[in-house]
Amino acid sequence: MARRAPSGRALAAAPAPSRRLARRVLVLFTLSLSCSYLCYNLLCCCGGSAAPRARCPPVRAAAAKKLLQQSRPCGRAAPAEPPAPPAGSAPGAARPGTKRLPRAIVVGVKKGGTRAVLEFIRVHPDVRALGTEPHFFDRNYHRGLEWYRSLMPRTLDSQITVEKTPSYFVTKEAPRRIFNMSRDTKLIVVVRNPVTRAISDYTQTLSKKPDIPTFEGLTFRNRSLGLVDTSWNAIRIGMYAVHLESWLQYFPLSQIHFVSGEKLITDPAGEMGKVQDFLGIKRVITDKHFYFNKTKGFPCLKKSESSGLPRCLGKSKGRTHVQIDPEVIEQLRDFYRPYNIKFYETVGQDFRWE
Ligand SMILES: Nc1ncnc2c1ncn2[C@@H]1O[C@H](COP(=O)(O)OS(=O)(=O)O)[C@@H](OP(=O)(O)O)[C@H]1O
Repeated sequence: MARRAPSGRALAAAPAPSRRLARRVLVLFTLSLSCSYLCYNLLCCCGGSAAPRARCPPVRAAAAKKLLQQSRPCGRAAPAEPPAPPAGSAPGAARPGTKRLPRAIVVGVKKGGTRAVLEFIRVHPDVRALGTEPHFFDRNYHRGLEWYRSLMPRTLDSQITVEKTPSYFVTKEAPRRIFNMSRDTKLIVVVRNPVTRAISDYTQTLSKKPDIPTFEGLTFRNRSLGLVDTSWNAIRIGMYAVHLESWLQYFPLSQIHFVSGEKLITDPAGEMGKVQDFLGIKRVITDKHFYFNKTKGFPCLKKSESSGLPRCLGKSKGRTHVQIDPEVIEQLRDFYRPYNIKFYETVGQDFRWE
């Protein structure tokens, strides 16, 4: 008797062998379709969905090899965080480690040499650093700790997460907020002669806004009286002793490490040795990691963390400063002297800025 298909149509009363043959043909057809689709995806580097995509531009052999190594779909930007698992991670685990809140933060100071410290310390295998400045404890606090944690690189149990945001040092609420996250957070402050720092800061602003008043014009409330405008950020940031007071209300001095911005340039390995001691990690970063780049005029890394290639910091680090009247510089030295002395006394270190 003829069976009824769910649709209600009567199945043809075909003999059993021809039904089997029809099924085989159907299976073979489906298989060949799948194979063709697979081959198409392999041959065109634009993998992914079956939706039509733009064809890849022709690439030369070397470039093609690199593309294959990266195995990244064409036309897409590189992911912000390289997905390659670090050595020693479980095979097949695409993203090993856990996103953790930082155990150490480079909290300042702006134009002190904070980028250099971050780029140098992240070469250490026990350190993983967030490359961008999250500004969590000043501008983004309302986003919450989970947001902050989500920005962090993944770390293994043995690794320390580090971030840097130089504006924290002069943010009134930052010490309390960091303390509330973890009272054990290690703090790193890169300090530099406040007069040079102010000029560096001004040079940076001028590069973005060429129409701002002169350095002299912004520095003084009354130049002939030598009245310095402490409300101008470029001046205020360099009053280190004042800002440090806020941090010492929450953290003992032993939990704050001060890097000399000057020595960081003349002896990067020496300064980084002290940073590694402070973080409680082996002194892995040594003289061997640096070379002096004559064109840049600064020490550079022989092998960067990201590419393993020699790397100097970018153009915004090590700019030629604007020329400032020597008399103004002298007035500023006088202005900062008492703050500097207080700062040396508090931290127990003479930075020799006079
Ligand atoms: N190795 C190396 N290469 C280049 N630059 C170096 C280096 N070490 C320290 N510096 C000094 O770092 C100064 C910039 O400081 P920051 O990185 O803290 O600046 S920022 O606040 O993040 O904008 C920058 O200041 P300027 O020279 O005024 O541009 C440098 O003097």
